[in-house]
Amino acid sequence: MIKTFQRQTLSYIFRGITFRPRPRYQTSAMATATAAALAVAKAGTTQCKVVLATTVAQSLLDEVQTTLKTLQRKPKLVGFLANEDPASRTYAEWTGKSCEQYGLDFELREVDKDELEAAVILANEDDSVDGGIIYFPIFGTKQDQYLQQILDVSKDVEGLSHKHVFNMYQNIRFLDENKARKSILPCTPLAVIKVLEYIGVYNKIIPYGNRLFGRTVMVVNRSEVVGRPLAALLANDGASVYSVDINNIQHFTRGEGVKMHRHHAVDTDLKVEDVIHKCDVVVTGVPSKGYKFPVELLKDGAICINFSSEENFGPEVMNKASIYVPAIGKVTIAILLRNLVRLCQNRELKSA
Ligand SMILES: NC(=O)C1=CN([C@@H]2O[C@H](COP(=O)(O)OP(=O)(O)OC[C@H]3O[C@@H](n4cnc5c(N)ncnc54)[C@H](O)[C@@H]3O)[C@@H](O)[C@H]2O)C=CC1
Ligand SMILES: Nc1nc(=O)c2c([nH]1)NC[C@@H]1CN(c3ccc(C(=O)N[C@@H](CCC(=O)O)C(=O)O)cc3)C=[N+]21
Repeated sequence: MIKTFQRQTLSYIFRGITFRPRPRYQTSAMATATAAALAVAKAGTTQCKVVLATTVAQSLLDEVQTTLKTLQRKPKLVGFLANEDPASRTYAEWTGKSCEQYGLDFELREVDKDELEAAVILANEDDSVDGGIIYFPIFGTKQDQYLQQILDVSKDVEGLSHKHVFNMYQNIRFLDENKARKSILPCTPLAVIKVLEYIGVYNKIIPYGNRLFGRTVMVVNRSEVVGRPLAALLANDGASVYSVDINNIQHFTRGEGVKMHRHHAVDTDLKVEDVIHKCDVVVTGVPSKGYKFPVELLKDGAICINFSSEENFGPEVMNKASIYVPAIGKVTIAILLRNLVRLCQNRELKSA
């Protein structure tokens, strides 16, 4: 049954899997934003420090290289591109470049939306594939959540399958009782955390697991893939988190004195202007060109991080912020590669 199915699907799944050149209209808004921020910093008219994703990514990529040397074979990642989203293509292109640079195999499989499920099943059964990533959105409906669960948990580099998501929300860090195989965390939320560690928002004096105790963070985005997991992870580490979406603000904490084992979230009637003065860090991920965060409300010396493909902070952010991180994509990709080698480690531990 499977064999017939494979023969039928193979022919139309594996067609021209090469990168198309990036259309002109996509020329990188974020690259322009970053260049502008760097120019302002260089002009010396601001005390704001601009931190670049490449700088943060470096130590993660070094770690990937070290782990790679201990693996039995070269890992292979497969990307499934079934949408017309320019940000997805950019992400796939950057992933391909990074894999090449660091000696990992990357194959982009471009398929139609209705072929995606079959393509993912094929990769699940293929021992030469170590990890997979499906670029979202596909249908932009609940069907996307279904597709997310098709990818085998042992190949899920983004940590979006139910077991990983469950462990993340429950604050469980390993897949097994022996605590040998690490659970996979979603790439962009973890990238934001690595940025926060790098710039010293995580307080190393405090024990691991509580290092954000005393910090207040605003996250403007509550999607299931980035904003909500990010708010939960930050609260699990002890922060007080205001999670903002188009409808309301939720407050994520581990209770007074971080006494609870994991976060809990409550709906509030608060508005951004009610809480922004308390926020040490503001993380934005609004996917629209027209949106700009109200910089004038920021606490003086706040830390501002943008993960959206759009520029959510105007250049005036440099007059208020102590640290500005205009984009984090490169860190996301470093985490993706780190997750891939983790999956390979987990596989080797399981078969040992
Ligand atoms: N740099 C990276 O590593 C990554 C970047 N992205 C980018 O992040 C952005 C968001 O992606 P997703 O979370 O997948 O999008 P999404 O469309 O699923 O979610 C957007 C979120 O923003 C909120 N939102 C929209 N307008 C708002 C407003 N005016 N005020 C407050 N909240 C508002 C929505 O309520 C929702 O929670 C996109 O630009 C995407 O390309 C996504 C994943 C990784
Ligand atoms: N399953 C899934 N996971 C994702 O994480 C996901 C997705 N689907 N669909 C699309 C969005 C978009 N996204 C980006 C990640 C990095 C860059 C990136 O590397 N940006 C460069 C800039 C690129 C440029 O200069 O244009 C940077 O931030 O430095 C861009 C976009 C991930 N997404």
